[in-house]
Amino acid sequence: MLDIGIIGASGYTGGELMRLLFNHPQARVELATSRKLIGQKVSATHRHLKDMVDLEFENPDSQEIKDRCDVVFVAVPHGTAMEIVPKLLDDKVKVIDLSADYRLNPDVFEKVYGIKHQDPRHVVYGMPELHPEVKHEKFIANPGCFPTGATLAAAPLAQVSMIENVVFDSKTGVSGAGIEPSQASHYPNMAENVQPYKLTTHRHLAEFTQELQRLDNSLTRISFTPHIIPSVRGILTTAHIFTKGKLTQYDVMDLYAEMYQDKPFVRVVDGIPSLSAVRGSNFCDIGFEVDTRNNRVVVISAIDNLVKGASGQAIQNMNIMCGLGETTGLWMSGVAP
Ligand SMILES: NC(=O)C1=CN([C@@H]2O[C@H](COP(=O)(O)OP(=O)(O)OC[C@H]3O[C@@H](n4cnc5c(N)ncnc54)[C@H](OP(=O)(O)O)[C@@H]3O)[C@@H](O)[C@H]2O)C=CC1
Ligand SMILES: CC(=O)N[C@@H](CCC(=O)OP(=O)(O)O)C(=O)O
Repeated sequence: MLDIGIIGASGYTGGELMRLLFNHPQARVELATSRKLIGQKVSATHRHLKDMVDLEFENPDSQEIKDRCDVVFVAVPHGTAMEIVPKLLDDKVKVIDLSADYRLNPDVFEKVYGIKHQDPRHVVYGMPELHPEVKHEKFIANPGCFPTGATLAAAPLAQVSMIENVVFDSKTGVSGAGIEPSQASHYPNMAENVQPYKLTTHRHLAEFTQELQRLDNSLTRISFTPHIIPSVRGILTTAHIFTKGKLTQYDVMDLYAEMYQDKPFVRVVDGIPSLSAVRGSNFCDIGFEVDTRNNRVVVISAIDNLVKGASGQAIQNMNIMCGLGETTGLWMSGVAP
């Protein structure tokens, strides 16, 4: 049985880690940290965990965390994980960081985030479908939520260098913004509305670019615009992929089926993916239609931002890093309808 520590357990991804780990047969949550809720019951904040997680929040020092845990998930805001992670790394403990701090080359990180990196190092990007080397690592950087759905949507066409230009248009649920309320999450602003934001400059563009250029280093035309929709969970991404030549529906199906044939959490679906079909699950559903007149493939991906976009993918990585079956504790459907 693996003893798990969660740093930042009072937040949304921390709560989701505990919900998912409750059903994991080979892991138990040993400690859940919070700075401001020390001594309070975890289930008073995460009410869905009542009678399932019998822990109180605590805030031990890093030596105690390492002594008590085999695996530590760091689920704190970007810019703060880099202060916590270096103190946790040693030969015994495996660390999975859910923040953006270690996903990019440190030089790129500093430019995109405008923060001086306190712990610059190269870390494997924890998207198991594209990075099988996760299995040899003791520390990995878990991907961002938008980059998960978007990268998986375009990877099969990038891998064969067929992309001339790709435009990602994503719709996200509000939980992507974390537990702290903001203008964007304020009910009158969010309900019955769609809020586009950071139209051309979202920080996740650097992550798609890094991952898609690993597959095709000539690909430079990558654009992204996110929108918040009045939904709690889920990201639906429409990728308009303009290709270098004509492709048929069969060509594209072959590429996607081949790339994802042994990837249990990517389902290539007939028709259009649905957020409801993945909500609560670790699946990324992908569907597409070829627009032959314009040499365009419209690819749709759907994920739950808190599961495949964060905590579920983090547990998938833990399973692989710890030599467990990749789907252990995660093999469950979405909650449709
Ligand atoms: N929400 C999402 O869909 C996704 C989030 N992520 C990333 O995962 C990380 C966690 O996200 P999420 O759970 O949504 O965030 P939340 O804001 O919901 O929770 C983060 C928690 O971290 C704790 N915290 C904040 N600052 C610090 C600090 N300086 N030191 C230690 N603990 C701190 C807070 O707990 P307390 O104040 O109680 O100590 C807070 O509850 C972020 O980096 C986020 O960008 C990644 C993919 C998807
Ligand atoms: C709705 C919303 O605000 N979403 C967040 C993305 C959340 C996320 O998961 O990104 P990181 O892990 O890189 O922080 C945003 O647009 O910044």
